[in-house]
Amino acid sequence: MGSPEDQAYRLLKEHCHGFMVSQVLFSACELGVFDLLAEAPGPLASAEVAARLASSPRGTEQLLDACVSLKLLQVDLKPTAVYGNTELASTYLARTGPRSQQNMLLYMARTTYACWGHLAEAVREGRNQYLKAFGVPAEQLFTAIYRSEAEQLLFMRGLQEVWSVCGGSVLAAFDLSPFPLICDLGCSGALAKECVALYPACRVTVFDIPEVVQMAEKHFSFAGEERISFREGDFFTDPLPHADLYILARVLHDWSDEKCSQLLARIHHACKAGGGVLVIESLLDPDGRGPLTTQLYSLNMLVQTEGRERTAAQYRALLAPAGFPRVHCRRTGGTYDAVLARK
Ligand SMILES: C[S@@+](CC[C@H](N)C(=O)[O-])C[C@H]1O[C@@H](n2cnc3c(N)ncnc32)[C@H](O)[C@@H]1O
Repeated sequence: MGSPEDQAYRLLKEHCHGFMVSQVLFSACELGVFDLLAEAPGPLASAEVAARLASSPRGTEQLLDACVSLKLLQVDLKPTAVYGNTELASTYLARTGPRSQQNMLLYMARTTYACWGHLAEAVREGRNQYLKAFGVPAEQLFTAIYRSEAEQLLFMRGLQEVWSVCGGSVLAAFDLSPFPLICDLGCSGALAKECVALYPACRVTVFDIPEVVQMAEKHFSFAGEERISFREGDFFTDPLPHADLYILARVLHDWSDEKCSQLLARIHHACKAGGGVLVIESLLDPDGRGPLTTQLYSLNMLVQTEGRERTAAQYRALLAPAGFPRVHCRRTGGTYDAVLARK
């Protein structure tokens, strides 16, 4: 039986080691461990994994064993140790997994992690850390993320992957069938696909800056999706498409209250009578004391954007003055929640 001090010390160590756990996961993804094991005809010995990944036998064995303890891999010890993916890895970590999150993890490993290395400075200065992490001024929110075509594609794919897990629940949180014409603002099409699948009568216009729209049209398949169309533009300055419903998924959390108000006023101007806005975000508890995941996301907004995660009341305080007074919030029980506001 440990003393209360022992418990506190164990908790402290667990918190300290959090970044090591993330790095085991990120590195195994970067090296292609989960892809190799998914494509191999059976479990592999660590020497075989090392040979195929051109990595050191020593480092590979240590990484694989840590992955076993983290339940990312399973090991069969007899007659000699051979490793295979767990169900978690087959589903979420291998690139061929039905709900693969690999691009999101690689984006976090390369961009998010670099910014979090400067969290203390972000807290001190109250602004994102793109300048220190990537040499990009803090005001240019997406320049660091879109620093090369490969990184932009990684980010876009990573964002899309989340909707393969959470898209259904956020879009079903409210009945959206009264909104035949939907505009998804700031997005590259994944949520639109979920939307047309769920609401057979709706059409969706996907609106984003030109480089995102062009990349989406080049790399993502919309074959047979005649109800989805694309429009290029800057949602702060260009005319917005007319629609019955505007989806803002993980968009408001990027921006200051002032910019959110500007954007919502522009949406109100373009929105058809009786229309509305569906805000999809991870909601903080009313007192801001949780959930921890959302608090961490909010810090992530500090190191990466000019925004923050908000409570339902804070979204209401942005939506009502912009002309959307009837605000309803639904928690989905998952990572992302839904707020529907009617004009
Ligand atoms: C955090 S991402 C969210 C993407 C998507 N809605 C989702 O949840 O997966 C923010 C999106 O807003 C787009 N964006 C940023 N500034 C924009 C602007 N001024 N006009 C249009 N889109 C913009 C970005 O390119 C990006 O696709």
